[in-house]
Amino acid sequence: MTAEPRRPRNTRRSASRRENAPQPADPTRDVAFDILCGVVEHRRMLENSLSRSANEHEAPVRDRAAAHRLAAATLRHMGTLRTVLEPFLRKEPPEPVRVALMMGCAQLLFLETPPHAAVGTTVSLLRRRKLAPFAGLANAVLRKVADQGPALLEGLDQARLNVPSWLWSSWNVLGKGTARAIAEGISHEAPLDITLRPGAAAPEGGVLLPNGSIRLPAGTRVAELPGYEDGAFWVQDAAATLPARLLAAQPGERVADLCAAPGGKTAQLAAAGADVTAVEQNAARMLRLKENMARLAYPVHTVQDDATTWKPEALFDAILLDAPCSATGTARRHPDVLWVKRPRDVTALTAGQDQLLAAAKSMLRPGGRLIYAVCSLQEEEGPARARAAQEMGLIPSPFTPKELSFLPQALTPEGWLRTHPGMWLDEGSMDGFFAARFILPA
Ligand SMILES: C[S@@+](CC[C@H](N)C(=O)[O-])C[C@H]1O[C@@H](n2cnc3c(N)ncnc32)[C@H](O)[C@@H]1O
Repeated sequence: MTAEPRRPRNTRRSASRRENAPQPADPTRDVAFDILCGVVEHRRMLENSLSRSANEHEAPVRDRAAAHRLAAATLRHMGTLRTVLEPFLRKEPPEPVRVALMMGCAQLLFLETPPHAAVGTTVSLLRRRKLAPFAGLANAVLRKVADQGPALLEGLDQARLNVPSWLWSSWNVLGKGTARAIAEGISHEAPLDITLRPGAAAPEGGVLLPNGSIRLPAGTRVAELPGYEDGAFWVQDAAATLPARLLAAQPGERVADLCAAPGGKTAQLAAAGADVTAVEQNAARMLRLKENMARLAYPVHTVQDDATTWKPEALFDAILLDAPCSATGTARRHPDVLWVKRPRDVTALTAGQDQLLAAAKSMLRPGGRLIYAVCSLQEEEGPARARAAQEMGLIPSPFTPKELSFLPQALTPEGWLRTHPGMWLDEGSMDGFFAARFILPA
């Protein structure tokens, strides 16, 4: 019996059938992919593209949160992921393909996603996004990554790889070894810190920090905590509580909170019994501040206006100016900051900070006090602005060791506050803040 010759398989046709086959919906990875491409290709902050992408993919709330977590994990390890993938790529792939590979790789190496799921969903994602010609490459590369696993990370200086060079150099200006400590602090998902309303009880599982904040594990859903709806607390990183605390607002004092939304510091000032005016330019953010104050039942005056031009009817006893900045101090919550901001963005922001400082000075009564604060780690936005404030005629009023007895390492020789994510490493770190206090001469 002569064997029938085997019909050659039309491999090209079967591949194209596979490529055209409907791919399973996966809103989590679709949204994560979109927002990561926004960061990598267009330097767009995650939050700025999350809603649009989530609506496009009809992603339920749970998928939005999962997408944000996946994208954030990829960004937190981006330098490592690029380095790990390098030897497996003979040619530079288009950037969106690299993004999909990094997402897949992050799931394999850092998120404990089962290999078949990490590989399969990446291949499927590429097919859904008209990148099917790269599906084979993704399959091969990610399988190799899955096979070799954590061994691929051995010997890598991950801290250094995951921070752009310009930021690394600028953070070392804060002190020898500080850049490495900061990189360590931002390498994990941030816990959830809350500030309790005076007299309110801490939610179960919360840990009391030396500054009085309550710390809950990363991933805690704040709106589901008992007491949230009743205004028992508000969300605020431990470091973010310090500027308002150091203003030491007194009951009945007229205090302005300039650049106030979403209102964490406004709430602190109101809790101290001050007569607070919160000034915020952005309408959507002002709405959030008003909702927060309503939930907390703090009666504050709100002004939606540009603080550089707004004129109050009467001068203030004290002012908190939490100026818009590069926000590099918030990289553990917003790792996109690392890859979106550029040195020139920092330079551009300083002009606005000086305008706000001059405006704040004009709103202060003689003898009144001002705190200038930024959630930036950059010299230009912190110490350099404090020096600019002095040149404007504001008199420094240094913070004292007693005021910062619970965090002595944050007191600089000049009497400024400097926190960074390399502090409280064993407790889960903290955001980076700079603050300086001044008095307007009488
Ligand atoms: C760092 S955030 C403030 C955070 C806030 N202090 C808190 O603790 O919740 C800076 C805020 O300043 C606002 N902003 C920026 N420029 C402003 C201006 N010229 N006048 C008033 N608000 C401004 C931004 O919309 C943003 O909400």
